[in-house]
Amino acid sequence: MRYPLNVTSEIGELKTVLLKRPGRELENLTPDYLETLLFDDIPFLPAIQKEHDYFATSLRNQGVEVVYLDTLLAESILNDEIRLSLIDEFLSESKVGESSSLEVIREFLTSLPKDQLVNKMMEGMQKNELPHKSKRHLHEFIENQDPFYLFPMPNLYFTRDPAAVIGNGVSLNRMNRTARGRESLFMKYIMQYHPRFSPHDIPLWFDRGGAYSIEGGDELVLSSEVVAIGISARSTAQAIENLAQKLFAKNENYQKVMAVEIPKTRAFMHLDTVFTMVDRDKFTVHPAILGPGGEMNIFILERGEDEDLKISRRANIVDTLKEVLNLNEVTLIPCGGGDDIAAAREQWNDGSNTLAVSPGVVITYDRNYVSNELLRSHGVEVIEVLSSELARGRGGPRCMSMPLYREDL
Ligand SMILES: NC(=O)NCCC[C@H](N)C(=O)O
Repeated sequence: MRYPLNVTSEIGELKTVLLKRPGRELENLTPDYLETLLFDDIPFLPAIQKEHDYFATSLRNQGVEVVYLDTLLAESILNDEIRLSLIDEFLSESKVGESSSLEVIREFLTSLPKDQLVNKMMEGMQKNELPHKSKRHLHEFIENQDPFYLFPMPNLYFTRDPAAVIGNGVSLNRMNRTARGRESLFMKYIMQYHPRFSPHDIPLWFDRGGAYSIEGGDELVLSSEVVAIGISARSTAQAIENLAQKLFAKNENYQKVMAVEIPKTRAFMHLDTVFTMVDRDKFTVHPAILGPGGEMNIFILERGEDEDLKISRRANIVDTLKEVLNLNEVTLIPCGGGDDIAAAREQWNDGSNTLAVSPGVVITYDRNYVSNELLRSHGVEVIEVLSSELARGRGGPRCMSMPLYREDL
């Protein structure tokens, strides 16, 4: 059986990718919960599904195998023991505290066939879904209380963030925001129990149980030797150091982790919202992350003496990329062509967030016409996908995809 994971670059020919089709979890978004649930507007479900299907078809047209999160999770529930342990971990992480409601919800979830169980966990559970007679707590009778027992998981279609394949292993991420905390639990069960993965001894470069957060939008596999990781609003310096230590200890190919500090703002939540790799020597960048002379805070982590890491500082992204990737030239392609307004507008709608399907061939949102034309003028082949509703969740094609297998360069 072929080993199921291989990602040694951002641009090697994409063979298998994990997606999540937006579902009824988006119908549980209301204006009061948009900020908590990390959305800027409520997408129209049939339209966002149509756009997502278009994205999946564009990938298949490039010869990519598309697998879906909910299908893999349902296929991982192989017996009652796995079902019960998934339900218990999920409920505990959902913070369903009141004991009697907890028992009723647990029984209800346990009674569902596996595909419905998976959907219910993902779409959330409103309080009014439980039979009236099972209400035992005062707050359950009060109409204007929090309407959910189980909060919906509308960010699931951003499969990039809860886990990332690096080389032959996985970073199973501890999410920074409560709204996304449970997402990596699903990936844990898939890696542990799905027949596609469970027969293999898959190394974990990061485990979700720790105190420090890291998210896949910050994890960029630049080569078979170098990983770039954003120090961002979502990923902490401590988590990056932990990951580097495990990666260096267990995978002799990896030599360097390049930690790149970016501003901690909503628009730039992850490194991949402002910087992606499109070809061996070409990268998109949002100009606003560069200082006046192009400077940045970059740190190179390498194996040091004994268990320690050697950490050294760099200030220029182009020079650092040339150094770590052994390149003579590196081209940065500015989002929005460098025009202040176009750059801000297109970055907000994920103009720097490209998904490479092979070197120099990328999928982007159609709305970012300035950035797309600029990519083409640099010799990059651009495959545009629909983006009116998908963009409302603040993520682009890279955010919406978790590569499981890419050919080596
Ligand atoms: N890699 C990414 O930048 N993912 C986009 C995540 C968007 C989601 N609404 C979030 O705020 O986490």
